Amino acid sequence: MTNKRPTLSIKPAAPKADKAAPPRMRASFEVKPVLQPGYRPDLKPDSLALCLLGAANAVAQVRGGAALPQALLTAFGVTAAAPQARGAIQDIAYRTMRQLGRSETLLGLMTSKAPEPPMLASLLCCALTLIDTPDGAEPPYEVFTVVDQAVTVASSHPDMAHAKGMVNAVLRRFLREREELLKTALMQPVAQWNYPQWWIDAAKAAYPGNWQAILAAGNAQPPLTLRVNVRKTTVEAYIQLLAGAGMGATQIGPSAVRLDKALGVALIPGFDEGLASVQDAGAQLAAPLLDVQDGMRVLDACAAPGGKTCHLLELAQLDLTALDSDPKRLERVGENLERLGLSATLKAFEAQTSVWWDGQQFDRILADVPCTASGIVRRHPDIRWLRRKGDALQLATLSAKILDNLWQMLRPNGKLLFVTCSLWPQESEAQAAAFAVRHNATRLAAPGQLLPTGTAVQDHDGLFYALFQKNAT
Ligand SMILES: C[S@@+](CC[C@H](N)C(=O)[O-])C[C@H]1O[C@@H](n2cnc3c(N)ncnc32)[C@H](O)[C@@H]1O
Repeated sequence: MTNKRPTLSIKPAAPKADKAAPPRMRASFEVKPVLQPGYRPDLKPDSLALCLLGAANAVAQVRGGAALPQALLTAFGVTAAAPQARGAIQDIAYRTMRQLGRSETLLGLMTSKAPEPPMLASLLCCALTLIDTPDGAEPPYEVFTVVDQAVTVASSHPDMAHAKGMVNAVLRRFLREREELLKTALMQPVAQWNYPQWWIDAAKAAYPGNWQAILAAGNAQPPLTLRVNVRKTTVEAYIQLLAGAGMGATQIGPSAVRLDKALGVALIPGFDEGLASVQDAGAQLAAPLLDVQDGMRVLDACAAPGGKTCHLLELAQLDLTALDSDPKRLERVGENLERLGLSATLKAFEAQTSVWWDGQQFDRILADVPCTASGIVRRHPDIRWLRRKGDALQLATLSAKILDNLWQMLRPNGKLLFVTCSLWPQESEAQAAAFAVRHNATRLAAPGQLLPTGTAVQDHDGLFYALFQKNAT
């Protein structure tokens, strides 16, 4: 982070061209400004301009390959944003992710070449998202304020000051020619659906009858769903507690309660005391499927951040090992266990290896394997822009190794639950079918592929469940 004015890097003149070489078209030296994405302009701390800058910084990082939550942390640092501004930055960045196909297509129609540097394109996409609300929805900010504040951002930043006129012209052109521009843009599937073309093609191939509903569900705002800790309270009593705090809620699963309005965890009644945890209603199906009983030896093989680990321990007194390859993420399992007053043995190892195993078999194994996370895009709208077409196959190869390794650790008649939060069959049903054949495993009743949905009574992410039993002989 720096407040310094821009610096210039001067490349030395190229050696004299010999007669045969084509003539150089540039001057004898090249002057290129050194980009300063971390530059902190002097913007008012409570201004929309500061929030647009933060969001643009985060969106540009995602376009460079960073995950949005990490990108936002960097953007908060770059802007020195106060908590309220952080909320607005996050909101603008998430909205922009959900509408990026549309905004980038519009930008392509209004510019002759990609705006440089990438943060300029991201600033324009963030501003377009705020003034181009689909289906006649009320814009979150007054549109001309957005234009004015986007121009303020560009003028105040050394990487974008050259383009302040362009920012103004593009945004005003959109407001003038909105109908025509949208008509042309929305002919492109990427603009219509806000997913990369390969993702749209993959959804069509896997779900020819309902791919549109699946893509639309991934663009919806996710609800805040809680898992009530049945060790400490009941769903009815907890809903009453919420009502007493003026919060409306609906039961949408055996222990799942959806809040009418999302809020920060600090404001969730009884959260610190462990009465409830944040967990999608679909993810809450995992622990009950494993049918755990007191005293069982259980392995949660890809455990972090520990949502399913904690749910298992809420259902029975278990000797549970929580394994994850990422020690940092494993720390979050520890934090969640502590808040809920539960305990487990935590091990940071890869589940496709056995070095961490003491040779004693488990009664139950949960294998919530790494996957493309294509079923949870409504919560993580950046995922669609980060994944590549070949990722599903690559991750399926790793998870096959994990499943094969874990099978030897399961006792005869024991159960292994294979879970993914993917929509792609090669990671889910095809994987489960091949696994059953390889190991002559019995498949027990389980939901299979759950598609993402958001109705009054059913509201969950896209997940896949296959339950296997090991034959005794
Ligand atoms: C889908 S998440 C698990 C979510 C978790 N079960 C829950 O409900 O909170 C997958 C986890 O697998 C971990 N992981 C990735 N590769 C792994 C490997 N080779 N061995 C073990 N864990 C791995 C990731 O760090 C990640 O935490």
